[in-house]
Amino acid sequence: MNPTTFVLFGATGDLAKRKIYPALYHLYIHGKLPEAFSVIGLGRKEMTDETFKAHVKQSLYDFYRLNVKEDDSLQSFLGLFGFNILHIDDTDHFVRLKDRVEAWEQGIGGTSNRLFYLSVAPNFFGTIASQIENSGLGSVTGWKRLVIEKPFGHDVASARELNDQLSQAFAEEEIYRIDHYLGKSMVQRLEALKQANPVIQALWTNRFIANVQITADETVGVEERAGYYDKAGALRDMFQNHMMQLLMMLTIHAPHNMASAENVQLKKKQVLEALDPLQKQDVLTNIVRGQYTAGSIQGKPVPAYTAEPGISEGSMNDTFIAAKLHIDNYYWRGVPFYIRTGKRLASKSTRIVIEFKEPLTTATQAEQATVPNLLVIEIGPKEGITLQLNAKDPDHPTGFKPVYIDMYPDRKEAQEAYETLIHDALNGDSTFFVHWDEVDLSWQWVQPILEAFAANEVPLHPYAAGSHGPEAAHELLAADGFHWWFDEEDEAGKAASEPLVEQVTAS
Ligand SMILES: NC(=O)C1=CN([C@@H]2O[C@H](COP(=O)(O)OP(=O)(O)OC[C@H]3O[C@@H](n4cnc5c(N)ncnc54)[C@H](OP(=O)(O)O)[C@@H]3O)[C@@H](O)[C@H]2O)C=CC1
Ligand SMILES: O=C1O[C@H](COP(=O)(O)O)[C@@H](O)[C@H](O)[C@H]1O
Repeated sequence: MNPTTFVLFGATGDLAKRKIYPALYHLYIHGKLPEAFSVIGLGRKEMTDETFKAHVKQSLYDFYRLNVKEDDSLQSFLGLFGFNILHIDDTDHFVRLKDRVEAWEQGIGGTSNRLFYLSVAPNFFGTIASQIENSGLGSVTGWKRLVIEKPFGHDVASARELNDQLSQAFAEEEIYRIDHYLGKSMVQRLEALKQANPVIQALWTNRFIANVQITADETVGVEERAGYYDKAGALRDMFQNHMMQLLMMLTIHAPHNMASAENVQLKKKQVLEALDPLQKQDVLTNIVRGQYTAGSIQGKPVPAYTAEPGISEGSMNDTFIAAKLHIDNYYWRGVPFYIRTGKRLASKSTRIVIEFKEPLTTATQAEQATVPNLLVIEIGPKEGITLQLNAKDPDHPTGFKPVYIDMYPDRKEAQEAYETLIHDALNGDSTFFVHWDEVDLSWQWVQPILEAFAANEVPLHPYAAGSHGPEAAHELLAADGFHWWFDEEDEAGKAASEPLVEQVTAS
């Protein structure tokens, strides 16, 4: 990789210390950063290069997922870092920044790429992009790239406005929009799961699939982000981005050449274009919004959302959303997709469950007690893929019992998404970044829900913290003759079953 300067706006902030420095450190000690590499951190706080290095070092001790090695590599890693004070509105600060970047580039022969990482509030994106352009920072001898964090707008109009601002300084192929769910390894393996297994590939259609459930349940509440979350809610915070991305990654029928970012992004866009648009009246029947009341999480009492510090009095914000969607294309027509995400739920679990159609008649089923075949893809916090099948029960000659093929029986902790995504951005691989078309189309789909929520046309269902969410979310599936498959049920089923099939361990 050619020499590269990593210009980090928001270097004194939360995301930088929790995710970006640990990820850079991981890449460094694994030899995955360019040989000539420097990080210039930016913020308003009065920091020197030395205090900044100490800040970075502390963040590694606090947040790196593995042990920090106390050796020369740590010192040489910290040697990559420098700090400039920068106020986003101050043009002189950008000129000073440019001088510093150029001085470093001169020292290594004059050529360098520049990666601008905006770890700041999105309302600064437009100003930063034009300051980069006007100061000449954007004139590079190598490539320039812009990495930005979510949220990308708060509705269709604001997202478009933001994109117009960025487009004045950066071309679409230079913009890397992070959705950290795309950096999760199980999400990245979804396509391989289909392509490497003709059995699964063949079943991946409405002929065999009864319904699909995509879940991102969390046990945490709003934590220290009340100001942001009380305006965003689950719909903007998780649904419009992470959940829609999971839906796309699951349902694309991508060409064999996964290496092409353009192909993947095109297929994802086609999924969004095929989504049945929501009419205003559909919001009431297809969308459930909820808000947690007081309850307990892992035995500890927790307050109601409205009693959390920083939440506005009588807030009607959604901390839970469940939705039913349909993709109107050849493969998925008629298959309901149920999506749910929320805070303060019974367990932390991001998973996809594909429920296959029942082959037997209802009478035979009742008599023989089969369960539906399920493909369960656990994305986090632990990773796994399990296929639930029916086997003849030797103890009950007329009956069946569920058995499981477990592809990742060791249930490893998921890898850190930021390590993968920062590495990809440095390498110019945008496969697992979000194209503008996806942002625009997903906001378009969500817009009627935003409007219905704002006008309070949809009930706000309470649910107790620590529960499985509001009753209405269960009714959403019950109306179609289904129910949510939660983690505990699978576990209970597994405990009761004996392994029938040899376990397959994938690396
Ligand atoms: N934290 C998280 O877990 C996640 C964050 N994000 C996104 O990442 C971005 C950053 O979030 P986070 O780190 O939590 O935010 P913080 O509030 O912790 O940090 C904001 C950063 O912006 C800098 N800043 C604020 N105002 C100015 C200004 N006028 N001029 C220059 N710098 C300024 C601050 O520096 P200083 O105070 O020194 O001025 C600070 O470094 C946001 O877009 C957020 O939505 C996305 C996913 C998760
Ligand atoms: O982007 C966000 O994601 C986290 C959940 O991420 P996960 O990797 O732990 O599943 C969520 O808590 C946060 O509110 C949201 O902004």
